[in-house]
Amino acid sequence: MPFIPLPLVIVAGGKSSRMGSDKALLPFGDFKTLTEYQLARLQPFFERLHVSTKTRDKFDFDASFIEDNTTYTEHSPLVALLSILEYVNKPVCILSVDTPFVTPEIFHALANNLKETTDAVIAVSPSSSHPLCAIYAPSMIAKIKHALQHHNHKMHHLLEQSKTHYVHFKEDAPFLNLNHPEDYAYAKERL
Ligand SMILES: Nc1nc2c(ncn2[C@@H]2O[C@H](COP(=O)(O)OP(=O)(O)OP(=O)(O)O)[C@@H](O)[C@H]2O)c(=O)[nH]1
Repeated sequence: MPFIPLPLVIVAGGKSSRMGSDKALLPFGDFKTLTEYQLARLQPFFERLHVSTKTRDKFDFDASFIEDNTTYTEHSPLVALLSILEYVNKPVCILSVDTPFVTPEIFHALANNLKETTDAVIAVSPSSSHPLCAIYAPSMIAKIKHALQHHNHKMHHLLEQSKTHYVHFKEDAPFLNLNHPEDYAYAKERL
């Protein structure tokens, strides 16, 4: 199994409006929460793990939490990304909490495509791109601030305007994203 010499941040501060209850806190596998499941399975493969959230209060376990910059009150992965990059200030792996089948090998392939001049390395599978299965460099900070100041929360728009490298994977299955209750039920069966 590969070791990726970068930090990984599990992004877990969303509204979960489609799921109807906070995805980050759903039980998964042998774990009380999906967040703890992700931390436990991925911890051996990265330099350091963190959890990105609006506030740490919702979690009743210890971890390294990166709270969102309070200048921006809206729910948006861009707010999470800005707060993360300001905190770690080095290239960082990013994974949405609701993708329990993304493997360390996927991040290893992303890391192999990270160059000094790259702003972002993004995973792409046959059906879509995955901006929250990615590596971002601190060079994105100014671009994200500019986008937020203009109330533009579209990650795809930001990536088009950056030095983005896309890494193509053959299958969609590892990127399954738990947005709705039926996705959660399916993921528990697949586990
Ligand atoms: N820290 C942080 N994470 C966020 C924020 N908004 C979304 N996320 C995370 O970003 C990832 C993708 O979010 P979405 O699936 O688009 O949104 P969601 O809020 O989780 O779900 P919906 O409300 O159903 O769209 C999830 O892992 C969320 O936890 C935010 O403002 N702060």
